[in-house]
Amino acid sequence: MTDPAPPGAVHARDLTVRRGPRTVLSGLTFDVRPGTVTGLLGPSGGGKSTLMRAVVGTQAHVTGTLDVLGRPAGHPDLRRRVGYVTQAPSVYTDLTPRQNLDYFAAVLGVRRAERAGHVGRTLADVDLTDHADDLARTLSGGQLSRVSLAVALLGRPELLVLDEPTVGLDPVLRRDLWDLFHRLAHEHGTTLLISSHVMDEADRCQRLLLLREGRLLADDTPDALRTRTGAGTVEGAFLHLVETGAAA
Ligand SMILES: Nc1ncnc2c1ncn2[C@@H]1O[C@H](COP(=O)(O)OP(=O)(O)OP(=O)(O)O)[C@@H](O)[C@H]1O
Repeated sequence: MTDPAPPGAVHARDLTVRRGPRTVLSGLTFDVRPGTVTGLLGPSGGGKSTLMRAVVGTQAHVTGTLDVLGRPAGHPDLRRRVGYVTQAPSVYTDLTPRQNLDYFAAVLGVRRAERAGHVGRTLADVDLTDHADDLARTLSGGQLSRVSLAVALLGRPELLVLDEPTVGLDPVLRRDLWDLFHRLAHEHGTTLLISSHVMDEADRCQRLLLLREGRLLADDTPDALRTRTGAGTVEGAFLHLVETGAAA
């Protein structure tokens, strides 16, 4: 007997979010497959951060269905299973990256004997070994955001939600981070939902959710999007979909 298909890592049906008098997400229906790298793309203000907050359970006024790893978004059981990195780095700037990670590893219950090794490997994953013992307040913006990412990686979350993780990074670091994201998906089965307003990052994703003005324009692979619209690039496909007013 074959096992039933695993539930979507994220399962949204008619997901709507109102903020004040405005509807900022309108009836979104999509699934994010487990163990994949899904890009959430679209112009600034389109609702990417709002959707990510809904997925991690910190957004108010969410209606419709939103299940995460088989539980309603925000369920207490998900606290350790979902990692979330916001655009604003959330680290203690009067500690070093190593001290930050050691502290958060202790909070997560990593045993003292294993902590130093686990912290060292996580710092290496985000390419911060050389700055591990510098005070965080002396780090660049890109370095600080990688400390935040490392904190989220510590607990080996099954779903990692990353809000614009590559903003402000040079091309080499951007490439290295995307390599890390794919390693997490392939080697650990981690599901990654990554937002970006940079369309040229689309090809690094296995699947794309294109969001504009709170509506889902497309839910497809980069190749399928280009083929479907006859565009040479995902940016071209996006513009085509905007112009034709196509619904996902
Ligand atoms: N507190 C709020 N009250 C009402 N509307 C809000 C509030 N915060 C944000 N919005 C609106 O919700 C919409 C979606 O915002 P959101 O931050 O999710 O977009 P985004 O795609 O993540 O943009 P960016 O890439 O600039 O972060 C925007 O039009 C914004 O003006």
